[in-house]
Amino acid sequence: MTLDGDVAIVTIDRPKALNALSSTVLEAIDDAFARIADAAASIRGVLVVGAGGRAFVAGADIAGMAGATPEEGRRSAELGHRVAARIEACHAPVIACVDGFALGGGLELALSCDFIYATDASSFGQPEVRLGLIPGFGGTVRLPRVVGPARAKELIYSGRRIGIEEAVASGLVVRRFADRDALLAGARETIAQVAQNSPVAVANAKRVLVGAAGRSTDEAVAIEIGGFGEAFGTDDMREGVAAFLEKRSPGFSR
Ligand SMILES: CCCCCCCCCCCCC/C=C/C(=O)SCCNC(=O)CCNC(=O)[C@H](O)C(C)(C)COP(=O)(O)OP(=O)(O)OC[C@H]1O[C@@H](n2cnc3c(N)ncnc32)[C@H](O)[C@@H]1OP(=O)(O)O
Repeated sequence: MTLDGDVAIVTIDRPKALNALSSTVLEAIDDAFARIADAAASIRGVLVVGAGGRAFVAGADIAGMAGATPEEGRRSAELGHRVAARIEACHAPVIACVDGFALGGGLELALSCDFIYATDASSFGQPEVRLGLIPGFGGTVRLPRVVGPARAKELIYSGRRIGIEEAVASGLVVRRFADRDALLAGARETIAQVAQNSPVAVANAKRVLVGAAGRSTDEAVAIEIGGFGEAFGTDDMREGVAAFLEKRSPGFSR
């Protein structure tokens, strides 16, 4: 994890295995986000990227699964879910910057981020069924929320890979870019826009959006009402309203 101003960059750096997620890699991602939480006041956004230029993450570590017992499989999935929960609990927006393969646990890692930006060279899939597995890092939970239950079922049952055109059309990818440099510049531009807003309000909005995901309408509405009420108790809300009425730029908390 490196810091570039108020942007944290988490790089999955195991290019010889197309950044496959071993338990060690997952624990390192968890540690990176724990450090980001400790430095929350100085970080306005997080980019998650894959090293090597061919893959974001090509999945969980298949070599590491050979001979694993059901209990070991359950434990590795639990580890994957702990990492996803840590990412969703991050105070700042987390952008999955995909350049290349995002498959299996790699797509699930991207789905635990707030949204996905990707290059034209990227491809996405949940090919677990080709290994006799199923998604185990949240794919059956988060993919339907993004692309809809029917398309999620088709992708998970077929295990097929989709390219950038279909990924954008399905809503899986929010913005596409010609290459990695444009992708990272675009992601930084988004974080710069976020950084102009109240950090308290952005964190509040993320907490409400994540907390309401998958809930019934009544439960989700109650979570939103709670978050909206909390906003009225913040200095940033008082500053934001005052700045508008005084026709000046707000000076939000850091
Ligand atoms: C009990 C212990 C578990 C340990 C893991 C813990 C973490 C788990 C968290 C919970 C997650 C559970 C749910 C998720 C499950 C999965 O993700 S299953 C895996 C899904 N992914 C795939 O099936 C993709 C596999 N890869 C490929 O199909 C191809 O590599 C490719 C992406 C299409 C690229 O093909 P090609 O360009 O021909 O390159 P290759 O030669 O195949 O690959 C280059 C080298 O990278 C290695 N590699 C690629 N993917 C993985 C992988 N997922 N795991 C391990 N290694 C991988 C590949 O073997 C090559 O290595 P070398 O042969 O040494 O060069």
